[in-house]
Amino acid sequence: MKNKLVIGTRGSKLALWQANYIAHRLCQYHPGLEVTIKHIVTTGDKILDVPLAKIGGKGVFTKEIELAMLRGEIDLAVHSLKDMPTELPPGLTLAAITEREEPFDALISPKYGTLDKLPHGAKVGTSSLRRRAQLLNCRPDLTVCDLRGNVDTRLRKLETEELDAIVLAQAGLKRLGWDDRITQQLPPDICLPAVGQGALALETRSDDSEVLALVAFLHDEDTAAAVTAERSFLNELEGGCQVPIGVYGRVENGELVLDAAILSLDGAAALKDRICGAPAAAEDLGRKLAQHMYVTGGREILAGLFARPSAGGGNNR
Ligand SMILES: NCc1[nH]cc(CCC(=O)O)c1CC(=O)O
Repeated sequence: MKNKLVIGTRGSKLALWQANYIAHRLCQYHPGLEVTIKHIVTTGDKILDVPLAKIGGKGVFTKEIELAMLRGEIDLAVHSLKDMPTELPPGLTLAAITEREEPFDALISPKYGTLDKLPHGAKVGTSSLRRRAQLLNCRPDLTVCDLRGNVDTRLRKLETEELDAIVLAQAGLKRLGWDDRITQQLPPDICLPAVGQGALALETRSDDSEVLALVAFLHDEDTAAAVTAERSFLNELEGGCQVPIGVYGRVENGELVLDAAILSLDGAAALKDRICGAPAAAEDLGRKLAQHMYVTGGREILAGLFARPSAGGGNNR
């Protein structure tokens, strides 16, 4: 069995927290295992002033890490699952999906607190098309402003760019110790999360049976079933990257429940639906819900999005 393992990660504070967390869990579980962490700069880290939708979509936060793994420079990659494309490069596999942290988004508005208390036309920062559309769906009067950068940068911009509120994932805020800043958790009936939000994905070479065995204890079945359904849903709708889609799966009393929303960019059109079934059928359930929503109005909403490619300017998640 291996006694040394190299984890590759982006260098952002959140990515490092996540890699260190996994390193810590591994060392605790396998005494004697030596884990080192290697920082890798990704395209998404290099290009900070361009909206993600314009960099060219898939895998901007994962590609360089995956190449390092295929070259054998690292053994394991720790990613936020929501930043991973739904299809992996040949030769790589998801070795484990960790138990999900809070999957929802949070509003931070020191001045007003909650979404319904924001004044007419208030400025809310987010670069995610999904968050933008859902915010506008319940508050069409809001002014949604672009907000990129890592979690700390976005918190700073709340003040420096005189925003009335920003929206971030609860999971990231919690990991970095900023959850005391949250003034409202956005419930799923207001804002469905991104595919995989809150879960960590451990990626390795498909043929590396040693690493697969070492990380197996970190795998969480219920989270895996939930995110498998979510990823299958997104994948069926064309692996859609720059689309305002929210989706939330969870296992409740042994049953998988999957909620999804497809929205127009301005949030005026919002199609919501739900499917339930056996966790073992996760992939099938995601695909079925996507197919059903496609023929019950989703097709028209998606056609509207692709007809206006320049209307975007954010990332999907
Ligand atoms: N897109 C960046 C990103 N990737 C993962 C998280 C949060 C942590 C998670 O979802 O696990 C964030 C920050 C955010 O969206 O607020």
